[in-house]
Amino acid sequence: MDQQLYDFGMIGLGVMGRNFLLNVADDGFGALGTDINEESVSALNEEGKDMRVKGVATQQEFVQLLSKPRKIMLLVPAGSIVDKVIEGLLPLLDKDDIIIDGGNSHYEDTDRRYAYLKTKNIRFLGTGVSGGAKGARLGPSIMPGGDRSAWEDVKPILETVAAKVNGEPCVTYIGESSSGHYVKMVHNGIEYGLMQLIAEAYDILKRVGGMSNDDMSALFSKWNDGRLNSYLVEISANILKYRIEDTDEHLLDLILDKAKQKGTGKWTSQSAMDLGVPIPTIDAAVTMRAISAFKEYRQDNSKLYKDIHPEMPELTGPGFAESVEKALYFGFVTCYAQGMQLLAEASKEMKYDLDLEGIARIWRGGCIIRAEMLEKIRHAYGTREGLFNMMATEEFRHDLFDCRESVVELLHQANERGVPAMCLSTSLQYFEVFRSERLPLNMVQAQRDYFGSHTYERTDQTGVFHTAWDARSIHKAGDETDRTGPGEAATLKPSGGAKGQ
Ligand SMILES: NC(=O)C1=CN([C@@H]2O[C@H](COP(=O)(O)OP(=O)(O)OC[C@H]3O[C@@H](n4cnc5c(N)ncnc54)[C@H](OP(=O)(O)O)[C@@H]3O)[C@@H](O)[C@H]2O)C=CC1
Ligand SMILES: O=C(CO)[C@H](O)[C@H](O)COP(=O)(O)O
Repeated sequence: MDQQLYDFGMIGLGVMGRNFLLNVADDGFGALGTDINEESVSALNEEGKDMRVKGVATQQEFVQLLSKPRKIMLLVPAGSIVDKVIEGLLPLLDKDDIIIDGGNSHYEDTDRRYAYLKTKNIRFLGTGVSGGAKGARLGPSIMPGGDRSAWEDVKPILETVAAKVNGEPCVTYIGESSSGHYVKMVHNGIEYGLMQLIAEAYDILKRVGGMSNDDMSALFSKWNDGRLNSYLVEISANILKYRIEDTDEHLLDLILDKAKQKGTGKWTSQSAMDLGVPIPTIDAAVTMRAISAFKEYRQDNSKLYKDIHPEMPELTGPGFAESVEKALYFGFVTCYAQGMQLLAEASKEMKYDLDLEGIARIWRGGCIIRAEMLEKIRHAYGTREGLFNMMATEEFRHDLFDCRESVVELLHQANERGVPAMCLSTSLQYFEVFRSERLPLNMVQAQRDYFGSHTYERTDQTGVFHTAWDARSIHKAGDETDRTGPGEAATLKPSGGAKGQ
C-alpha cells in the first residue's frame, strides 16, 4: 500500500479523526492520517496495522501520498487551529483539491474560509459530523455544505462510511457555503435541549418520586423501547446503572454537577435571537449549563432557603412514571420543533435552501440526537411545503394534547418540592404561548408608546397610533385642568415626531 496513493486524508487524529479514518479504511478506501501529536500518529499505525490505513508525521509526506484531487478532512479543535492548518496546507495543494472541515466550526468562520479558499482554487466543504467516537468509528451522521462539485467527488466515500437507516445513508448535501455547519450547530442546540430535559426527568424521578438509579435505569430502558426511543435515552439508561468497578457505588452520583460547553449551543441561541426565532427550550438548556457553574453560590443559597419547602410525600406508582414519560416526550417534541423552525428561517435568511425533510432523514441514524420521532418529523416536513412549526401537525398535535396535562401536574408537584425543571417548564410555556390567541403584549406596546413614542397598532382600527399618555397628568402646581381633553383627543395618527414601531 505504501507505494500506492491513498484515497482519503485526515488531519487531526484525536477522538473523532482517528475513528473516522479507521471507518474509512474499514470500507476499503486507502486512509491516510497526520497529527501534530506523534503519539496519535503512532496510535493510528498500531490500531490500523491490518488495514489500508497509515499515519505520517509531516504534512509534506501526507500531501504527497494522497491521490488527486486530494480529499482532506480536518478534525482538529475548532477556531484558529483550523485556519492554521489550512494555511499550512495551501502551499502544498493543487487546484481543485478538497478540504473538508469536519469539526464544530462556527458557521461565520466557514463562510469566510469558503470564500477565501475559492480565491485559492481549493474546494471547501464545511461539514458537520455527529455521533461521537463510536459514531465516527461505526457510522456517523454527516452534514456537508459548500462546494457542490467537491461533494460529488467525496460522495462515494461519505455515503459508504455514514450510518444507514433502512439502507439510506445518513449523509446528504446540505447546501451552499456554511449550511452544513449551521445545520450541525442547530443539531447541537437540539442536543443541549434533549440532554437537559432528560436530566430534569431524572431529577424529578429521583427527588419527587424517590426512585433508585437502578429503577430509573430500567424505566429509561423501557422508554427506549417506546416512542422515546433515542440514543440519548439509551445512554442515560446505561449511565444510571453504571457502577464503579468492584463497588456498589454509582459513578453518576459522584459526578460534579457543573456542565461544561464548547459553544455550539450558545451559538444556536445567538443566531436564533438574531433571526427572531424563539427557541426557549434550547436557550434554557444553555442557561442551565451556565447556572450549573455557580456551584458555591447555589450551595450557600440552598442553606439560606432550606426551610421554604415542607416535607412532602414521594410520588410513586405507575401513574407517576407514566407522567414523566409523557412530560419528556412533550419536551422532546417542543425541542425538535424549535430547532426545525430555526432551520426553516435560517434557510430563507441565509439563502441555504435547506431540505428539512432530508435533514430529519439524515438525523435518524448515527448522530447524538437520533430518535424514533425523527421519522415523524421527516414525514411532517416531507408532506408540507413551507411548514412553519411541526407542533400543530397531525403527526404531533394529539400527542401534545394528550401529554400537556401530565406536564402541568408534574411541574406543579416539582415546584411544590423545590425541584427545578427549567427546560421542561420552558417547553410547556412555549406550547402555551403558541396556542394563545391573545398575549399580554398589548401592555408592552402601550408601555413602549408611553415612554418612547414608539407607536402601536389597534385591534379596532387600521393605522399606526401614538397617544400622549400622561399629558392629562401634567399639572402646574395649583392647576386642576385636564390639558388634553377626554378620550380620542389623546389618540393621534402619528406625525413626524412619532418614532417607528
Ligand atoms: N468529540 C466529539 O464527540 C465530537 C467532536 N466534534 C468536533 O470535532 C473536532 C475534533 O474533536 P475531537 O476529535 O474531539 O478533538 P481531539 O482534541 O480529541 O482531537 C483533535 C486532534 O487534533 C490535533 N491537532 C491540534 N492541532 C493540530 C494541528 N495544528 N495539526 C494537526 N493536528 C492538530 C490534536 O493534537 P493534540 O492532542 O496534541 O492537541 C488532537 O490529536 C472539534 O471541532 C470538535 O468540536 C464533532 C462531533 C463530535
Ligand atoms: O458535537 C458534538 C456532539 O454532537 C460534541 O460532542 C460537542 O463537543 C458537544 O458540545 P458540548 O461540548 O458543548 O457539550
